[in-house]
Amino acid sequence: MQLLQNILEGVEVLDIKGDVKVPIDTITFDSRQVKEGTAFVAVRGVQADGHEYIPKAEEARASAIVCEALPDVLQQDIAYVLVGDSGEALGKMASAFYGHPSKKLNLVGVTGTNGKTTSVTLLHKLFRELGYHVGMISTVQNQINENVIPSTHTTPDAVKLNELLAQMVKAGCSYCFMEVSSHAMVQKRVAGVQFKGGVFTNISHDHLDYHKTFDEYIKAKKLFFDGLPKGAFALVNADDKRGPVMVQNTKADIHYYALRKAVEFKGRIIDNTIQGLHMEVDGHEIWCKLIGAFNAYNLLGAYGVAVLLEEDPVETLTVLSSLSSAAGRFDYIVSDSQITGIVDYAHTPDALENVLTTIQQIRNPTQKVITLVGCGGNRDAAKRPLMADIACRYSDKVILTSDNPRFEEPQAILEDMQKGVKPLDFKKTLSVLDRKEAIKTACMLAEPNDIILIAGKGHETYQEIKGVKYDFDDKQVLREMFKQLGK
Ligand SMILES: CC(=O)N[C@H]1[C@@H](OP(=O)(O)OP(=O)(O)OC[C@H]2O[C@@H](n3ccc(=O)[nH]c3=O)[C@H](O)[C@@H]2O)O[C@H](CO)[C@@H](O)[C@@H]1O[C@H](C)C(=O)N[C@@H](C)C(=O)N[C@H](CCC(=O)O)C(=O)O
Ligand SMILES: Nc1ncnc2c1ncn2[C@@H]1O[C@H](COP(=O)(O)OP(=O)(O)OP(=O)(O)O)[C@@H](O)[C@H]1O
Ligand SMILES: N[C@H](CCC[C@H](N)C(=O)O)C(=O)O
Ligand SMILES: [Mg+2]
Repeated sequence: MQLLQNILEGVEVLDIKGDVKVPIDTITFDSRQVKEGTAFVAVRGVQADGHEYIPKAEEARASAIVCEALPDVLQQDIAYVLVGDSGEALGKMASAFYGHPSKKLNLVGVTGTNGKTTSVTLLHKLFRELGYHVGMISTVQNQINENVIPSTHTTPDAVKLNELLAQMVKAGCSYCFMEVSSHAMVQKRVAGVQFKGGVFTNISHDHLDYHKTFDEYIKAKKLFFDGLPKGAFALVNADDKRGPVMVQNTKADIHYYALRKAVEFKGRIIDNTIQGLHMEVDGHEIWCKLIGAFNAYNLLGAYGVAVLLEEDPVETLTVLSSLSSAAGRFDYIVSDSQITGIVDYAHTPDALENVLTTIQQIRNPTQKVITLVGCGGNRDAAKRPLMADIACRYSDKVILTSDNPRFEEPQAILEDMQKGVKPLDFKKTLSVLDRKEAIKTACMLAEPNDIILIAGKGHETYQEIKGVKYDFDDKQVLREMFKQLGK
């Protein structure tokens, strides 16, 4: 329980009507969660405007209402707080309500189109091995040490986020590694959160359904670095051409990592095989279990973070060399007839190209590559033809299928993908709408020693169709099919 005036600390308040000393026991941005003692923050969203739900919050006897426009008629026993930006206010209020947990942790945020989950997972495992209590916030799952808390978003909303951070503080964590998505930046989910450091992995085509243009998408990611405080670190992939832009207005200390440039944290790939990566990092040779050049970046970024957090470089590299990747990231099984089935979360053109070029590098010339890929519904449609084209460019056979159609027609998504297939590639491309059937087809087409890539859903254990999440696990289905077909 807190007084309204205490949780408004740091919020730019334009006007207050009512009692600022009213006790508050919950904060929410959803009118359906309001009861007496709740502060309801009206946020303008994509589908709806929270301000339209103020009457509902009043009916449910909210104790305070925070908004960007006051209602015409005010209720006597409710405190109304007028602010310029409700999203920003929500973040700051949530931080104050939970006792500013981010200030009690060394919190490092990772942003970029690809590699966030892999990076925070590596960092979580690394700092656990180094003997610390550690939290993690990621697309796959949130964690407090080994305790798993299911995740619904890459970056949770401000209330959930601060609640999680407070639980980490309570559990004695001294570090937390979290993903910061571009949606989170635009929606101010991390407003009021204090970071010790930030990492930029890379930026490429994604989420243009939401951000509309690539420039806006870049700006959303850059906002994270603009907000880092003095004394924090910003660790940037210098091989990505947008790296310098990200940090041009940051107050944080800038550091770079790269495989292709001579910078502070410098790595080089010596060998890249199905057994893992052989690399040189800052003059030390290491063998890592992770596969693919893109993972050399993730490893190097994690190494840079640890060194910036004053860990011993050699000890850090020793632990990193023993770590495996996050679930559903280049996750593979080998069947009885030596068919390699790889499940990977590549759901952007860049990620798909990276995974497929890695497969090209590590396969032997007799192995055929069969790629199965779909694209999500109600998400960036411009990715669809590009991903189909990339699949064709690097594979001997391509099966186009469904991902999470959400509220779109699966057939229409498939047709968008088919538009990217060049006439010369028609004969190597099949379309099988049902994902399970598609996986079965891939297994039927595979001969001993071939490689099957199942892209797009990685760790996901469901398929989302018209608002319902049906059980579906690529790796499990693949295993089942190998068995059923005697492969
Ligand atoms: C597009 C998007 O990001 N939407 C997020 C957003 O919802 P919204 O803007 O659509 O909200 P809305 O439905 O318009 O409602 C506006 C406001 O009215 C309120 N409301 C609404 C109805 C009602 O009866 N009463 C009420 O008070 C809502 O609580 C909300 O505050 O704010 C919600 C609360 O924080 C999020 O749950 C929701 O995530 C949706 C489910 C989602 O799918 N988001 C994805 C795209 C996402 O965030 N992805 C990123 C990156 C993924 C990655 O690449 O890794 C992520 O961080 O997960
Ligand atoms: N550093 C990287 N550069 C490019 N591609 C990568 C990188 N790391 C991973 N990938 C590819 O991108 C996919 C997603 O990786 P990961 O889950 O780590 O990224 P993410 O940024 O967390 O994605 P999301 O935004 O969906 O949460 C992987 O399955 C792999 O195909
Ligand atoms: N977390 C990301 C990736 C989704 C991956 C893919 N399986 C899809 O459903 O589009 C998003 O919400 O855009
Ligand atoms: Mg992620």
